[in-house]
Amino acid sequence: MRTAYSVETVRHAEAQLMARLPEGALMQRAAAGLAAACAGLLGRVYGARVVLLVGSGDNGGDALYAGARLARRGAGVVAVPLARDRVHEGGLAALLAAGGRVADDPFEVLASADLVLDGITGIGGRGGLRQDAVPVARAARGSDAVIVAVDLPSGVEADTGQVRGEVLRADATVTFGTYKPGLLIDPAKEYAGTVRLVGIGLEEHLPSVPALEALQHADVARMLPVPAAESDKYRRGVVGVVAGSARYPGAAVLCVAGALRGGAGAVRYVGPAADAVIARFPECLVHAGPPGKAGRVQAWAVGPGLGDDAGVVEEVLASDVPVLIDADGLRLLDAAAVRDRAAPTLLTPHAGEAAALLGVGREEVEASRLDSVRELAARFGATVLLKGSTTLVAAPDAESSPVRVNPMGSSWLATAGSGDVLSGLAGSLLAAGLGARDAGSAAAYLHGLAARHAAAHGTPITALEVAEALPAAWRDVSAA
Ligand SMILES: NC(=O)C1=CN([C@@H]2O[C@H](COP(=O)(O)OP(=O)(O)OC[C@H]3O[C@@H](n4cnc5c(N)ncnc54)[C@H](O)[C@@H]3O)[C@@H](O)[C@H]2O)[C@@H](O)CC1
Ligand SMILES: Nc1ncnc2c1ncn2[C@@H]1O[C@H](COP(=O)(O)OP(=O)(O)O)[C@@H](O)[C@H]1O
Ligand SMILES: [K+]
Repeated sequence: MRTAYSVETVRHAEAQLMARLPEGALMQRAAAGLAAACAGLLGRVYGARVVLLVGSGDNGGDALYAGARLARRGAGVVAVPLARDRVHEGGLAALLAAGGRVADDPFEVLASADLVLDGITGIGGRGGLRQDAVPVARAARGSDAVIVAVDLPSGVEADTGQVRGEVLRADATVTFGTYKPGLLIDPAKEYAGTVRLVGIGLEEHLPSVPALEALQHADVARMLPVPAAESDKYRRGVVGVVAGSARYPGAAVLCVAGALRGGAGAVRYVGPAADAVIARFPECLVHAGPPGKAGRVQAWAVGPGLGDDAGVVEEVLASDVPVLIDADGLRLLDAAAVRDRAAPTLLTPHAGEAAALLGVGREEVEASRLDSVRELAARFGATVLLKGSTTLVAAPDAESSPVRVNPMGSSWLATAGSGDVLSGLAGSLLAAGLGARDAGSAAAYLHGLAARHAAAHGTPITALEVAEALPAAWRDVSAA
């Protein structure tokens, strides 16, 4: 599990750690890790041309001390202080003592740099880059240099992943002590490049519940259901799929395709697209009547391609088993019925659907994914999986359940019907006994990994191919 902590928590942990260390020791640890990472990127340090963009805080201090280390190894290091009267003094003295210098003309040195260290702002930055930093940042980006962000790309919001103005896009980010949410969530994540975490001893001072967590193979492997020796299809769980309509029969087929690969012992399809489902998947049980008459299930997935049948959504919500609501189901649901449920509910909106549920514009959700998913989970008293370039899963008990961010995506997933596969898959995991947060985040992970398999040759993929690649994803994860 990778974890991210808020700025407030990081500062608190830093204060505790600093109280036990000699003055400046923490910054030296950060600078040492940063210099080592830069050396790795440069290959050959001796003779390399390194430019430091130095803001007025400790982020600039890190850059200066790292620059001093590179200068001692023979790099030509030049500092560009953004506010001449407010530069980390110790850092500047160290750089000058190591043979570095301050630039006369920032644009001239940037034009021929091999590597630029962005130490303009870290966790102390607010809003996008200030106007005076913008021309220098643009010149850096316009050069051929590798850009390495110190702790965070300057200009992003560390706690939320929002971008409120100009940001200096990095090729790599070296972050200290812990990931920050902004390094894992779009749009900020897009500016970070490859992220490397450098330990500075902060770990033991961080609380057990982070702000954000990202699953890895082994975490997902622990969640995946494996049938016991005496298991049967009912004990493994039956998932009911309520999807598709005369107009959208394909959504039913895709949702069932995901559900069949999600670990439930049986998939029961309920709705008007039974013929299309059976033609493709003879192993699926089908029922044309209402969900309540379809037979027992351990979880429902309702909504993809449903059209306007609000009655079935109401009926499923009235059941006492876990329910996943997607697509049309999100439009048709009664919010009070969701809030009143005793069994878990998992909502899986994309940004447009989330915006409609919140009564805001789609852009607002895309710009502030973390706040949006938290707000939805709180409002509906449900677990919410917000889909898109960064998929987030938030549970209603925010204090004890950090938001999960899915690290395993592929932009090839932006193809019609792939969301239907995801909801079937997550519904199947719910039926197999996973909690809503685990079912949603494990499903997003497998779905993203399956998409990477399907798109391995760099070609466009279809939603059905994503479903067909789920066993390969499951295998990868289980092998971990
Ligand atoms: N506190 C610690 O113990 C450690 C801190 N470290 C470094 O210190 C950083 C935090 O340092 P600070 O708290 O001094 O804050 P920063 O250096 O991140 O930024 C604050 C400074 O940037 C200016 N600023 C704010 N918003 C700006 C904007 N939009 N455009 C341009 N300038 C802006 C402010 O006037 C302020 O002087 C971390 O990100 C990390 O790099 C590391 O050395 C590890 C140890
Ligand atoms: N740019 C992107 N990068 C990664 N994944 C994406 C991107 N855009 C969409 N996705 C994923 O693709 C799926 C699309 O689902 P959805 O929007 O419901 O489409 P549909 O309704 O056509 O099935 C979701 O799993 C979503 O997270
Ligand atoms: K920075």
